[in-house]
Amino acid sequence: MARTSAAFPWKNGRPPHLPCGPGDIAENVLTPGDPDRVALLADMLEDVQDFGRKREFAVITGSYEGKRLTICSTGIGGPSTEIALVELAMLGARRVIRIGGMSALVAEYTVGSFIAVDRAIGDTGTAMTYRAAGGEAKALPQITRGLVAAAAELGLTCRPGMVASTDSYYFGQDRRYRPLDGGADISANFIDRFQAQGAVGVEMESEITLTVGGAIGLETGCLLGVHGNRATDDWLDDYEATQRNLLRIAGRAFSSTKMGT
Ligand SMILES: O=P(O)(O)O[C@H]1O[C@H](CO)[C@@H](O)[C@H]1O
Ligand SMILES: O=c1cc[nH]c(=O)[nH]1
Repeated sequence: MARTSAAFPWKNGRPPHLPCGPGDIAENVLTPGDPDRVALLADMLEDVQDFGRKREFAVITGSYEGKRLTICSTGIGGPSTEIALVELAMLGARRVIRIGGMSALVAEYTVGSFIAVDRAIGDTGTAMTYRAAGGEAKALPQITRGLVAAAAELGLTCRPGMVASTDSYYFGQDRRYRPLDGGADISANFIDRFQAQGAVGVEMESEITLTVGGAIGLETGCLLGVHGNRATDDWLDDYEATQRNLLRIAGRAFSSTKMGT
């Protein structure tokens, strides 16, 4: 039996993490964080092939407005997002748009609206690792413009903007740790600092998607739905409609001739 290489543990063209093989992945890919959103969005595609799920990675390929499209979840944060992007690229992905949720840092960016990320900050560990390979946390401008234009065509509010990505949902986003015994409240004013740097939102995968994607030659962008607003403390309890609109906007942008083949 052929020996598996530790340096490259793929077998018969199949990667160690994504539940897919040669020919399964479209050139255009959407990457939500949550694997359940892959199932949620499946009924919006035609001719769907469901490749199942391994760990946090659920993958389907189908077509949307006549174009072949893969949806692959990344899980939360940097390390699993890097694995998804590298394995997707090696299976044939060329263009990846992260679709997901964020909390806005500006009162006017109300829950249910959308941001097309043009740049991300945050110094997440995975992004810092990939800076050594030349990655930069910038979206391809045609993708950001395509997303804004597609949203306008659909009558939805989508603004371009810079977001901050964090490696931590609680401390790193100034969410209070509330110990049962009423002990110390820890906070480091990360949100104030992100606002001062000009970020309009906070989430956990955009900096990684743009930096890793750039370093390995993918065309990348990120489209985020405003699930919460830290300036007004609003929170969207039911974000199914927002998630479906993320696919409508990004799918329409992929169909646009201005955004590549
Ligand atoms: O809506 P998704 O894509 O899951 O993304 C956001 O939600 C998760 C935190 O609840 C993080 O992954 C964050 O980036
Ligand atoms: O507040 C939020 C909302 C979505 N995703 C995050 O990481 N933080």
